[in-house]
Amino acid sequence: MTSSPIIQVSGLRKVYKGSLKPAVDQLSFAVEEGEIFGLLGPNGAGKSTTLMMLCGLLKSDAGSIRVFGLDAGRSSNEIRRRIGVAPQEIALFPALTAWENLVYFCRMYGVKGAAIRPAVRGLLEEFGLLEKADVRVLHYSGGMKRRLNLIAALLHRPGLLILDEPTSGVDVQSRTMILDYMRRLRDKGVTILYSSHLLGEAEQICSQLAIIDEGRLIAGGTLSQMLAENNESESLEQLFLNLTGKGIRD
Ligand SMILES: Nc1ncnc2c1ncn2[C@@H]1O[C@H](COP(=O)(O)OP(=O)(O)OP(=O)(O)O)[C@@H](O)[C@H]1O
Repeated sequence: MTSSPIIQVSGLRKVYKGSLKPAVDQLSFAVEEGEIFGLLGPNGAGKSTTLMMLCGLLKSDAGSIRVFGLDAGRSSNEIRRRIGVAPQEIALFPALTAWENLVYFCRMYGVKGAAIRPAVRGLLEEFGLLEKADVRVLHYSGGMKRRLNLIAALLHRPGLLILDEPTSGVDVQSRTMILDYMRRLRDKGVTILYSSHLLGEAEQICSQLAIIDEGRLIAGGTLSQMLAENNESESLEQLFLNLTGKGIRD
């Protein structure tokens, strides 16, 4: 017997108020347990809109989303408790220290009492930020903020992580640390859905990929499946350009 996917998206559609064109349209894909699934697409393709609907932060206009087998429309609170979300825009309080930020996120995610200190301390240590725990986030570098943004999503040890461009704007050292951590989580059975512009990175860590453009799925599967279906392409970057074109996007 095969297990059902952790995320099942079917016929998803979203049109923003005042917009004539859907941001997401007829989008369907499934994410299996324990895999790193990469959602790729050019600027404005609909990646963040899709991830926000999955997290219950945005309502869809049509289609269905099931997460852990639960309907995202009806069980959004329960789903939110069981997932960790690191948004594209850094979601931290700049005037608070890293420690204070993480205590806040612990409470938000239901980590309470004596469990707070080891959760915060352990993750700060793993991400090389323990010595800077009492520094206000406004003094953090881009890479440090990105790592802290990710820690905030991990405090309650979620079984599913949704990461919107988790390595955006960081140096090679922070990127390597974040990607290694993602691999280690995957090896422990955590499922990760992530979006990125960095095709080389996605190629390295994802077992499944979906390329979307103008809100629609234009290719999906493993990299070798997608390359086999598009025999003019020899790499993910070539395939991506062949499918999405070379025109500049807004
Ligand atoms: N709040 C909003 N109101 C109106 N239109 C929006 C809003 N947010 C996004 N859009 C539009 O919806 C489309 C999809 O945007 P979205 O941010 O989901 O794309 P993306 O793939 O995440 O892009 P990027 O890679 O640049 O982050 C774009 O045309 C964008 O301009």
